[in-house]
Amino acid sequence: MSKTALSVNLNKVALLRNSREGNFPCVVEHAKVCLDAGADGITVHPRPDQRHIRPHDVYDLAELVRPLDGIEFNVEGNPFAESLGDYPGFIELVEATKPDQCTLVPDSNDQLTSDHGFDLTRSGDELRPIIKRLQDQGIRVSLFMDPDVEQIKLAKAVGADRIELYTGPYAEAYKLQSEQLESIYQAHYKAAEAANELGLGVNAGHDLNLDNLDKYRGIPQLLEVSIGHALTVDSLAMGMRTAVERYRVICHK
Ligand SMILES: CC(=O)[C@@H](O)[C@H](O)COP(=O)(O)O
Ligand SMILES: NCC(=O)COP(=O)(O)O
Repeated sequence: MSKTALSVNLNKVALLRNSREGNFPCVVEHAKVCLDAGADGITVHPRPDQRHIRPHDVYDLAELVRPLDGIEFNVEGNPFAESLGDYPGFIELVEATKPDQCTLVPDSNDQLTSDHGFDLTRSGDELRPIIKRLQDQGIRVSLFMDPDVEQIKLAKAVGADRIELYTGPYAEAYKLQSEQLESIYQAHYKAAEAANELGLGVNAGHDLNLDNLDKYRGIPQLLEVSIGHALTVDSLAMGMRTAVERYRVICHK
C-alpha cells in the first residue's frame, strides 16, 4: 500500500485564536509544529464569515509552505462565495495566494460545517470554467464529492484533477459500528476505483480520526487525507506534535 499524504487542517486553531483579541494561538506557528512532526501539507477552509480562517492566514500559510519541497498547501471552499467585508471572495483569495491545490466544496455560508459533495448535474457547467481558470494558474483542482460513481464520472467530465471523498457518513457509521458501515465503506471503495480508472486522483476528508483512519486507508490509491477537527481535539490531550506523529504513522504505513 503506497503512503497517503497527511494534510493537517488548521481551521480549529484559528477558531480558538478568534475567541480573543490578538494572535494566540498562532496559526502559522502551529503549521510549523505540524510540518516539523511530519505532516505532508496544510489545509485551510476560509469561509466568508471568517469564523476561523481569515484571509491573512491564507496569505501567511502560502508564504510559509511555498518554499518547502514536497509540502503542499490546500485551500478548500465554496467557489461561488462572494466578497463579504474584508473577505475578498473565495476564488479571488485562491488566485492571490496560489496554493498547490484548491478543493472546491459546495458549502453555503450558513452551514455549520461541510456536509455534502457537489451535485454536478446542477453545478457542473458553472464549475468547468472555474476549474480551468485555476488550472491555468498551476493550481491542482479537487472536487468535494459524495461516493457516487455517476457523479465521479461527471467530475472527470468537468475537468477536475482529483476528487475529495466526503467521509462524514463513513465516520459516523464507524463511530456507531452501524450495520451500514460496510456498505458505506464499499461505496467509497467503488467510487475510488472508478476515479482511479478515470485518471482522477483520490483525496478524502471530514471527521477522520485515529480510530477510523486505518480502515479507510484500505481505499485504493488514496493520495491524501485532510484532517483537522479530530486531530485538534487529540492535540488537547496529547499535544499537536504527538497527534500529528500518530496520524502520520497510520497514513504512511
Ligand atoms: C470540506 C471539509 O470537510 C472540511 O475541509 C471543512 O474544512 C470543515 O470545515 P469546518 O472546519 O468549518 O467545519
Ligand atoms: N477536507 C477535510 C478537512 O480538511 C478536515 O475535515 P475535519 O477533519 O476537520 O472534519
